Formats: sequence, C-alpha cells, structure tokens
Amino acid sequence: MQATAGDGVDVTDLVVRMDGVGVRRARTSLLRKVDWRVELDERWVVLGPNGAGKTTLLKLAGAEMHPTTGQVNVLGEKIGRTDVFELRPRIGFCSAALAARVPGEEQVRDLVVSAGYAVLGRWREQYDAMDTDRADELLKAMGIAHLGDRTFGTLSEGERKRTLIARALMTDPELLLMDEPAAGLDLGGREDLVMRLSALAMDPDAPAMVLVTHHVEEIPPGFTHAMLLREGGVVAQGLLTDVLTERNLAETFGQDLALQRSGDRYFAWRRA
Ligand SMILES: Nc1ncnc2c1ncn2[C@@H]1O[C@H](COP(=O)(O)OP(=O)(O)OP(=O)(O)O)[C@@H](O)[C@H]1O
Repeated sequence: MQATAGDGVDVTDLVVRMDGVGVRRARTSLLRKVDWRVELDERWVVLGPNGAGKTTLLKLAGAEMHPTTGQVNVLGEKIGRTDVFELRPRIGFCSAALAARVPGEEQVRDLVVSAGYAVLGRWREQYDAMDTDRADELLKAMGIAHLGDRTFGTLSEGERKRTLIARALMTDPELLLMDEPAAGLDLGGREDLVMRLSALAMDPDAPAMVLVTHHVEEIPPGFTHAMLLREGGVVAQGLLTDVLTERNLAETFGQDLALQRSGDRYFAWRRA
C-alpha cells in the first residue's frame, strides 16, 4: 500500500509539502496559513506584488528558513528535524541575493562546477573532468558556452542570470527554485530566458520547478501551476489555466487588470 498525503497524493511524489504554514517577524505576518503541495512533474509560478511573501515562501521551500507555525516538508524531509546541509545540495536555488555574493573575479566555469562542492568563491582544487564537462554542457544549454573562461564580474545581467541557473542545475537537483530570474533583463534577454526556461520546463527529466515573478509575461510555456500571493496570504493556487484569471489577478494586485493569452504566453495591463 502506498502512503498518501491524505488527499490521495502519493507522498513519495511530493517535492514540497506545506501545512498551515505561517511566518512572523516582529509582529508582522510574512505568510499566513499556507497549504501547498508540489509534485515531481509540476512547474509552479508564484506571482504577487512587492512584499507579498514570495521570497519567504521560496526560502521555506529551499530549507533556508523555518516556519513560525505549521509544517514544511521538502523532498520528504521535515524542516527543523533534518540536516539542512544534506538537503540543500538536492535543491537548486537562484536569486539576486546569491548573485550578490559571487566574487566578481570568479571564473564562470568554476562558479558552475563548484556548486557540486557546495562552495561559492574561489576554489583552487582540481575538478573532475566529468564535472567540468557537465558544467560546459549546462552553459551550452543556457546559450553561454562561449563564456566559460570569463569572470562573473564581466558578464551582463542576462548572462549572470543564465550562469546562476546553470550552477543551480549542476548538482542535478530534484527541485529548482528561481527568485525573479528575469528581473533586470531587457526585452530580448527576457524573451531568451523565458524560452530557455520553457525548454527546461518541458523536459521530463528536469526537476520540479518553482519560479517567482511579478509579471505574467515572464511565465514560460510549459509551466503547469500557479500560486497567487497577496499580503502573505494565498489568493488562489492550482492549475495555471484555472488560477490565472482577470478576477484573481485583480484581487492579487488590487487593480482592475485585463489579461490576455496568446498561445502559451500571458499579457496583463491595467484598464484605464
Ligand atoms: N526580518 C523581517 N522582519 C520584518 N519584516 C520582514 C522581514 N523579512 C521580510 N519582511 C517583510 O515581509 C514581507 C514579505 O517579504 P518577501 O521578501 O517575502 O516579499 P516578496 O513578495 O518576495 O517581495 P518582492 O516582490 O518585493 O521581492 C515584506 O513586506 C518584507 O518587508
């Protein structure tokens, strides 16, 4: 008999499970009563305005933070009861906060390959040839194979984002968490990234994914589910096509928003 999460879902397929989760800091609720299930083959987008709690949610899923109330399970391990240093290599994480910690003189290939050794910053050991081949393969998949010998400090914003995604994939994670990967990119850079993330989302061997964004235009085709957050509370969650409605967007962003779908892409704007 298979163990289930109480809602018929096989728990071995659950990558993230949150039950009644809340996070409080200095009498402020960053998150309230979040119940969430992410399965192996799902690709989630978390959408909401500034301060909604998106990064907090991602940090919980990345075992970077404990909840104040409720329970968080990631890859079958309960946060608070497990060794996070064993859990974190199973999770790929990319965020602006991580980018800010990368020394400018770090070589791109080293930055990617060192993820397997859980280090950031200059690493003088010799890497295994298999590891450097894998790093080059990931750089190629992100369209930046030619940048392996460059230093991180010399890269454009878009090239940095792609490097960090390659690094996050280096350990072959079971869960990939991305906090606003398209922030700061120009139109061409954004479109290029959206298409690469779309290819990743459609790869059946790719990890479960959670992508945080402010913009519906940044949702890569192939993403399957969405959570809308406002002021620490879940406005709606479920299948992307069910959740992404004008009504839910209006409630999430507190404005009268029009939403249009063109193929697998979404566009939103405020009605006059
Ligand atoms: N340590 C803290 N103490 C008090 N408030 C905090 C703390 N950390 C975060 N917050 C607040 O919690 C709220 C949620 O923060 P979070 O970074 O999760 O939001 P977000 O949705 O990712 O926002 P953004 O889109 O602007 O990045 C914000 O209002 C933030 O100011």
